[in-house]
Amino acid sequence: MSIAVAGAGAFGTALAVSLAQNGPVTLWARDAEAVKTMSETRQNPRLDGVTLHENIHVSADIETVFAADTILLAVPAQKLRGFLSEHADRLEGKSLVSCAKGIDASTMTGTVTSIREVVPESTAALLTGPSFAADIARNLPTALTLACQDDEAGALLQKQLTTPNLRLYRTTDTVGAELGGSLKNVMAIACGACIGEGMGDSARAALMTRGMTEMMRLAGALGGRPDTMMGLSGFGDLVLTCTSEQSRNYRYGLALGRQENFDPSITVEGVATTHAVAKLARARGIDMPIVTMLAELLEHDVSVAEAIQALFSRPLKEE
Ligand SMILES: NC(=O)C1=CN([C@@H]2O[C@H](COP(=O)(O)OP(=O)(O)OC[C@H]3O[C@@H](n4cnc5c(N)ncnc54)[C@H](OP(=O)(O)O)[C@@H]3O)[C@@H](O)[C@H]2O)C=CC1
Ligand SMILES: O=C(CO)COP(=O)(O)O
Repeated sequence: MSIAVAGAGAFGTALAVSLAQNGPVTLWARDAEAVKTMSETRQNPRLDGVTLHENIHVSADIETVFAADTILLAVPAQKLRGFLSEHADRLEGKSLVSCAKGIDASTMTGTVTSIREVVPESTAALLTGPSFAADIARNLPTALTLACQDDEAGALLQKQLTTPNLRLYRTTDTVGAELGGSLKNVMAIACGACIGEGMGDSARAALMTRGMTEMMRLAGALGGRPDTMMGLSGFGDLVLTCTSEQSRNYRYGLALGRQENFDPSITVEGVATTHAVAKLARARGIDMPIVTMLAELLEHDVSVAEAIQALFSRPLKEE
């Protein structure tokens, strides 16, 4: 069973580095110039100080992706549906594993749902959970969730994608897993803003905990299992991303709270997902005050202090 990774950003490259311990891997990028540099230097500027294993074949030829049985889709969530649509015919019959964390803002679907809708004749799966690309690429131990509705296919993927430093757990709850990975980015921006504004660690813990309640509520309303949120794809990634400055979403929030600029070329999945989830929650009548308030904050309708004040002024209720 051959493997290709589509998208040679930080995460795609890190996954290729880890999978190369098991055997050959194709790493595809659309930018031929970047591929030439990676092939010659065996480095990717998006992943400082990491050497590309000799088992990695870097290519700008999309045919090398279609030649694989299992394709890891490591492009940003807002780009995934476009990539799938462009190549739908050639992706039929493949195992397609989304590695992206986000809700598509135009269709309000998670990434597994997008795969299923755009390439129905494929096996749709998701690899998600607490894992910084730099940690994986440095061969540090990482535990992830492999979500696939078809448990037999999921078990095969679990085996194929486990490496000496990637331990994969399995679930059939793709809805819960994709929501966990998407919403933890939203909560990380909120927590970054809270710390950046100087609200303190206690306020962050409150946001994380009440954020988890919103995540469980949404998962239940959309047909996922709320308890999936207690696993690696929910709680695990929430803790990592809301507390570490390695996280781009958290750093984006910090900049927001400190009223500093943030480099717009950096991938921050949580922004588009905040707007998508706020819209979804409104349309479905799901109570998600943190997400709603963050959407207003990102629109510059309220300040961080006003957002926290508004959350604290809500009617008192049972936990
Ligand atoms: N970095 C991390 O630690 C982790 C990231 N993830 C998730 O992985 C996903 C990717 O993130 P990451 O790798 O960090 O992001 P990066 O910004 O490092 O890289 C994104 C990559 O996607 C490529 N890309 C963008 N649009 C397209 C397109 N339309 N067609 C083909 N390729 C495209 C970019 O190519 P180009 O350079 O040509 O624009 C780039 O190589 C995100 O959803 C993120 O949440 C998950 C876990 C950890
Ligand atoms: O998803 C991640 C860790 O699990 C990476 O988080 P950021 O995209 O915020 O850097």
